[in-house]
Order: sequence, then structure tokens, then C-alpha cells
Amino acid sequence: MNIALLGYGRMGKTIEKIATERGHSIVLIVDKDDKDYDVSVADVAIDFSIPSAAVNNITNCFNAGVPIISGTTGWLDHYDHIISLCKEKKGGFIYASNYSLGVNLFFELNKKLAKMMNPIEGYDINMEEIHHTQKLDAPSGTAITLAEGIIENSNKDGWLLDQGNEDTIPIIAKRIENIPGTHTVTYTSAVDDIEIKHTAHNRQGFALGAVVAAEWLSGKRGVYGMKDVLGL
Ligand SMILES: NC(=O)C1=CN([C@@H]2O[C@H](COP(=O)(O)OP(=O)(O)OC[C@H]3O[C@@H](n4cnc5c(N)ncnc54)[C@H](OP(=O)(O)O)[C@@H]3O)[C@@H](O)[C@H]2O)C=CC1
Ligand SMILES: O=C(O)C1=N[C@H](C(=O)O)C[C@H](O)C1
Repeated sequence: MNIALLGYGRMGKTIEKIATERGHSIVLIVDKDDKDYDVSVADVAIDFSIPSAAVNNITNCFNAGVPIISGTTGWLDHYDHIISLCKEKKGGFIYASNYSLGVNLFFELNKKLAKMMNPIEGYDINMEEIHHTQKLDAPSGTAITLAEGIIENSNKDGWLLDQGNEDTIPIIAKRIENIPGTHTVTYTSAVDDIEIKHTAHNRQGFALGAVVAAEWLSGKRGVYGMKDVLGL
């Protein structure tokens, strides 16, 4: 498979290594100053760039008829527009806030736990995400997906960064050097805590998941998620 990498930072470089090990070719690398690129040379594109570049990169792929795996976080205010555009252009698209298998299992566990906890009185919920100091967005995309999973399965109706109230989930975002990504959901009562936690040890799980998603999406049209890729 011929792959275009949109974004060649920490994730782009890790994906390059894993994709090459799996027998794929990187035919295009687009970084900060590459504006007029031709993505049609690729079978599939993988975008791990920056929040302000993601929408333009995704749009370029739809216009070129190249399916795209979107890993960049922090651009979701434009998500509905991108989904409409994908349908209009008959594109192929996957966005996941986190491509690692472990986190996608964690997403399912989080939803089940939220459903079980919802009728039980006396517990407050809170969430913490910790990432490296270079991260541009807060809260993390993964924390937002976790919050959405809880909202779907409880009477909470939103989330707030670094604060909360009875109706919302507080997400505390911490930035500590060299942390690839740690997410914790805690239910606290006067007598105990129930806590689920995912700790990424490095970026390889994210990168492998993105390459597996690209293999899966290549040649397809439509909007999918990691649940489709992993059969969860
Ligand atoms: N979904 C998932 O599983 C994961 C998602 N992420 C997300 O992926 C994104 C990238 O993370 P990471 O690799 O750590 O970040 P990096 O900052 O290391 O890499 C981003 C790269 O994109 C480049 N860039 C800037 N503008 C453009 C542009 N217009 N087109 C293409 N590339 C551009 C940057 O260049 P320069 O530095 O010169 O500005 C940089 O090289 C983040 O949004 C992060 O949250 C990260 C890990 C997992
Ligand atoms: O910026 C990162 O590094 C990460 N970003 C994603 C997010 O915002 O959830 C995924 C992972 O946690 C690493």
C-alpha cells in the first residue's frame, strides 16, 4: 500500500517505521510548509499534524479521492462539516481520538462502568488526563471520547475542563514532560474509590492502530470508526 503521511512529527515518524515494517511504502510526506501537495499518488493518507491544519488536510484528501485516517485532535468543532463533505465527495474517512487497541478496549470498559454506576447514589465522577508538555490541545481527544461515553450512559450532560458541577464531568488536564498519554476515570464516594486507568508506555500502540486502520480503509468509501476496524 502507498501511504501519504500528513504531519511528520513524533507520530508521523513512528507511523513511518511501523508502516515500512509492515511492507508499505511512504510515497508522500507533508509537513508544516508543504502547501501544494498532490496526495493522489497515495492509496491512503494518514494525518497526524496540528489542530489548525487537520481540516485542510482532510479536505485535500476528499478532493483527491484518497481515503484518510485522521489522528489529529483538537479540530472537532469542524467535525460535522467534515462528515458532510465526506458524504458529498464520496470519500473514505476514519477519525479516532486514539488508535491504540488498549484505549479502544478501555473506551468500551468506560461505557459499561458508566452504565453500572449511573443508578448508584453517592459517587462523584472525575477524569484526569496527563500528556507531554508539547501537546497543543486540552483536554485530550481521548478524554473527550471518554466523557462522551459516560454522557451516553448516565445523566451527566457535558464535561468541563478543570472544573465540574453536579451535571457535568470535570476533566483535569496535566502536562508533564515525556508522558505519552495517561487517562484515569474515577468514581469517588465517602467510603471508597473505583478507578479505571489506561497508561500508554510509548507511541507505538497509537501508530500501529493507525496503520491497521489505514490497511482496513484502503479502497473503501464512507465514514467509519475504530469499532468497525477492530470489530468491537
Ligand atoms: N489519535 C491518536 O491515536 C493520537 C493522536 N495524536 C494527535 O496527533 C497530532 C500530532 O501529534 P504529534 O505527532 O505528537 O505532534 P508533533 O508536533 O510531533 O507533529 C505534528 C507535525 O505536524 C506538522 N505540521 C504543522 N503544520 C502542518 C500542516 N499544515 N500539514 C502537515 N503537517 C503540519 C508539525 O510541524 P512543526 O512542528 O514544524 O509545526 C509537526 O511536524 C496531535 O493532534 C495529537 O494530539 C497523537 C498521538 C495519538
Ligand atoms: O497529543 C498526544 O500525544 C496524544 N493525543 C491524543 C489525544 O489527544 O487523546 C491521543 C494520545 O493520548 C496522545
